[in-house]
Amino acid sequence: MEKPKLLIIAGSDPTSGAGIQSDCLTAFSLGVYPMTVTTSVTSQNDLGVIDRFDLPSEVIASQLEGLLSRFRFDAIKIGMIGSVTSLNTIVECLTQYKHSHPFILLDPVLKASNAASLSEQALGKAIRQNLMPLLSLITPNLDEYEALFDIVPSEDQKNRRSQDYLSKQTLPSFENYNCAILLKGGHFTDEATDFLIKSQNDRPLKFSGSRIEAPFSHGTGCTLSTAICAYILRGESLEEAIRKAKAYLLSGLTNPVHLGDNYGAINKWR
Ligand SMILES: Nc1ncnc2c1ncn2[C@@H]1O[C@H](COP(=O)(O)OP(=O)(O)OP(=O)(O)O)[C@@H](O)[C@H]1O
Ligand SMILES: Cc1ncc(CO)c(N)n1
Repeated sequence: MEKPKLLIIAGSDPTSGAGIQSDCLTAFSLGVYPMTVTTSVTSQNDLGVIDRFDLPSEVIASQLEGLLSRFRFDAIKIGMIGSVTSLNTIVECLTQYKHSHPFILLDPVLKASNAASLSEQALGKAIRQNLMPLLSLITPNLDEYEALFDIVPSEDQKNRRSQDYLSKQTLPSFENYNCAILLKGGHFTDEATDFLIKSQNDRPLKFSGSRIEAPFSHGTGCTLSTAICAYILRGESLEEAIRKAKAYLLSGLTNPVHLGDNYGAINKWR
């Protein structure tokens, strides 16, 4: 049996709602074989993040070198990185082993709803300077987008944060990057519409999504980004992969798995 392989570089979430465990479930349910490199071990439960233990550089490098020296990956998903040191280790290894143009996606974990403690302060700047040149797609949420690209919205835009948020003032300058940006709209106040920004000259492409009353939304970013990689591996174009990944996420949000009194996860069974 042949299956496409996805390399997942991310942190561990013991609840399996986000992080490596959730990424493996997503990949598996979409017919893709996951191989993983753990950057950080976190403790989390239904109340949020308790602790974060970034793995030493040599542990991350050893996992990466073990896989990259023996297997070829057409897509790589990077999630939680944790520290600038870990980021630089990842950049070094990927640069050393980069074969002809794999699709590399970064879902930055800087300002997630419960992720205040999931990254070092300086990580955003290091992503922009050191990792972005290797990426095909970056998928920030609204806060991460503003932090990563030094975007200062007007007071009006800040208050409304609605899907007509994007304007000349809120588009990044693309001088140094070749990668596309998917601005995720989960934190807009109206629709959950996402925008694909490819360059300053192309109009952002809109991926409309009605907001549903989701009782559990932990891990939406991880699920969407891994599903995009899976659909890319299955031969879809970037636009089609995003469309299908959003549909996959929405169906899992609508029918969640109940795991505790007030906690549940996005349904990955199909
Ligand atoms: N209530 C909702 N209804 C429909 N789609 C949603 C909802 N909330 C988030 N989404 C979608 O989920 C995806 C992830 O977006 P979001 O902005 O929540 O990412 P995030 O903040 O990185 O997620 P996480 O909570 O995992 O850190 C986007 O495609 C967004 O449109
Ligand atoms: C390990 C990990 N990665 C990502 C997120 C973001 O949801 C999380 N909570 N935990």
